[in-house]
Amino acid sequence: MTPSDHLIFIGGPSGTGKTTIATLLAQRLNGHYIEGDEYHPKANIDKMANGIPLTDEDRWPWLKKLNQVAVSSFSDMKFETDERYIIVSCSLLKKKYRDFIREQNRESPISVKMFMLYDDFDQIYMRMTNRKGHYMKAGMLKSQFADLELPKDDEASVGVFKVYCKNKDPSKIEAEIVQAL
Ligand SMILES: Nc1ncnc2c1ncn2[C@@H]1O[C@H](COP(=O)(O)OP(=O)(O)O)[C@@H](O)[C@H]1O
Ligand SMILES: O=C(O)[C@H](O)[C@@H](O)[C@H](O)[C@H](O)COP(=O)(O)O
Repeated sequence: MTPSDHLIFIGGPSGTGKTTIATLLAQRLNGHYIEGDEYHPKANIDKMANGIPLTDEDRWPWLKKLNQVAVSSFSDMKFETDERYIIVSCSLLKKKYRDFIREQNRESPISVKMFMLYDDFDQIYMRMTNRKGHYMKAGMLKSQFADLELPKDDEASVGVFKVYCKNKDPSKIEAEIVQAL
């Protein structure tokens, strides 16, 4: 049976466009968008706002909670279509975090796919410098790139893809992802 519940994660370092692309996708697919940053505990937000990168220990409980929220959204939310989409923005910088999310959903009928956005450091740095009022300042980008493990071909075979965003409008990136669903 083809799954009709789809959980799509939009990953990547801060500033790559996760929120922008995930919002567009949710509109396009008549789905619901979950902003992963909203589920960071205050301690994590405080760390990042103070320029301190998160560790694995900071991220594990957040990832677990976020996946639980995403999965329960299929029951908690109303959908207008038979094909039901939840789109989550979540950094998922390391392969082990993506493996963890897949493992959490291994026994489930929900289809899980992940799209890792990436771009050149300088491009993202400039965007983050221009983005006002966000706790995550551009100075943190180095640590985000240090943690970043882009998916290789072995992850594509399990539904994890990378999407190069350089010089592409958000609508183009969104269209590429829809094509790959
Ligand atoms: N493809 C793009 N081209 C140009 N600007 C973009 C693109 N994607 C996002 N932006 C802009 O870059 C900034 C960071 O995007 P955002 O979606 O908040 O990224 P993230 O959620 O990954 O931190 C925002 O000001 C957004 O409008
Ligand atoms: O795992 C992490 O280190 C964080 O999740 C980080 O990658 C995330 O990007 C921040 O929460 C900032 O939020 P934005 O992605 O919206 O800039």
